[in-house]
Amino acid sequence: MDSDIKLYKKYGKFVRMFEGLKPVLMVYDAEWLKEALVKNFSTFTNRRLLVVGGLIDEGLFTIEGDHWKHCRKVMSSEFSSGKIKKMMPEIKQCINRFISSLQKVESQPVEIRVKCNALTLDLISYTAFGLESDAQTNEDSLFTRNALLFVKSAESEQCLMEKIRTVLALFFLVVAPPWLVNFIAQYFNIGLFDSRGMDYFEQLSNTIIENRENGSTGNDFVQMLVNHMVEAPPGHPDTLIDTFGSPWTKKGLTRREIIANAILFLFAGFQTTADTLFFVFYELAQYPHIQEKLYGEITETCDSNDVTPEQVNQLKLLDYCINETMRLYPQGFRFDREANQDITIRGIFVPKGTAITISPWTIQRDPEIWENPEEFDPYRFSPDRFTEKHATAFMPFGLGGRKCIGSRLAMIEMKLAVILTLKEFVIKTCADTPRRPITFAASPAISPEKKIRLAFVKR
Ligand code: HEM
Repeated sequence: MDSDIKLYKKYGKFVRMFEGLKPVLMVYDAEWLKEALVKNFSTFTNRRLLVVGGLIDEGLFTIEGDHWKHCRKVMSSEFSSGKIKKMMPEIKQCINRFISSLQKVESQPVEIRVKCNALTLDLISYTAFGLESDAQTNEDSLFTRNALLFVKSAESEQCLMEKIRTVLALFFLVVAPPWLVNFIAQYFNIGLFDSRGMDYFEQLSNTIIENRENGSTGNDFVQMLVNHMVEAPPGHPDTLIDTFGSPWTKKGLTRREIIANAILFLFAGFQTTADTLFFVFYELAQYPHIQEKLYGEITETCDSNDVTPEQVNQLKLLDYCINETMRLYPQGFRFDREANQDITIRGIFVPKGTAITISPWTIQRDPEIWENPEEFDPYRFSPDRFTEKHATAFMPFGLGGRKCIGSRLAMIEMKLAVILTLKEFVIKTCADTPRRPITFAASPAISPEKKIRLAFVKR
């Protein structure tokens, strides 16, 4: 993250480089990025090839072109506000379990990242798989163990063999042509994730789909995708192109695609939401006057515990606090696109095959755009201060047609979690809570170097 800032300071807004054989253009100019990724979306539809390994490679994050367009269209309808509203009772149940678990350790130092992890696992288990999990009551449950195995491997806490595989995967990703990367990854079963975690979730999804085919129903994403399930023509792979290279017409998603995306939702929605939420709690503990203002807004608008979506939408300061947290700690701190043809944008030539790398971490802390960028100042999002320039440079969920499909779900989950928690507790720092600015561990996620403990004191 800091290396991105250093590059920007040293070379300016456009930095050309090679990563192995791959030409890369690092762009720190938000206006340029908007023109490229939003206006010229058809040139920048795909991400740079990513070999995650296993079925998850067939999920929305990795697939390309028309195949991606088709799947995104089918899935987008399932992430609408209306559909998410229907999940609110289950979401509240998970958050109530979170509150109960905090009540048990009331006023004592709590390692808040661990609690938020358990909460979002519970949430994903309900919203994606329709399963009542024991993630918050049993840190050693099968679901939790496999989910942690799965995401921790991406955070590099792996066994030696897996570390070697990861290094190999990264090496091939950087130096080899795409067809070779795919071949090697499949042949040697190389991936960035622990395959045991992946296998567990593949089996779990399969069982859930079978149950749903046999008549049980649920109010979760697997069910919604099962409602769109189609058969692939026999012998044909699960893309829009058949084995002879001709397109076949399909309306929905195949079983493999449903499973790949259910697993992807777990990976894409778990740590991102948990870590944003824990940083919200951390910042509110550091700024008690903002926390009290927010508490005032919440009690004025939401008088009972049965908070409605309409009430949530009225909470402006809550919106500002979450946005400000995502500005400072964007969980997608780097993302990319690949140009599928030569293009010139605002005088910058981008040859076909170039990977455009974007660093929200740097752009959202750029002092040319944000006043006192390191400060937690939620009011910078109020309409009198938040201008077009800021809107263009604020990209915590990405940019253009390929931005995060789960942003609405994540926002409602985080908002409800903050509302229900603040109604119950005052969040305080403890003697050993690291002060701002936090230092981060060398990791592909935004992981604080030191454990962050906070105290939740009953109101
Ligand atoms: C605070 C929480 C979250 C953050 C900060 C976040 C951030 C992001 C970012 C930065 C991207 C890349 C966007 C781009 O390339 O322009 C992304 C993509 C994606 N996210 Fe999220 N995300 C969050 C929660 C979720 C949740 C809850 C889900 C699903 C349940 C989800 C599913 C996805 C998927 C499937 C993609 C790939 C979309 C595509 O390629 O069409 N995310 N997310």
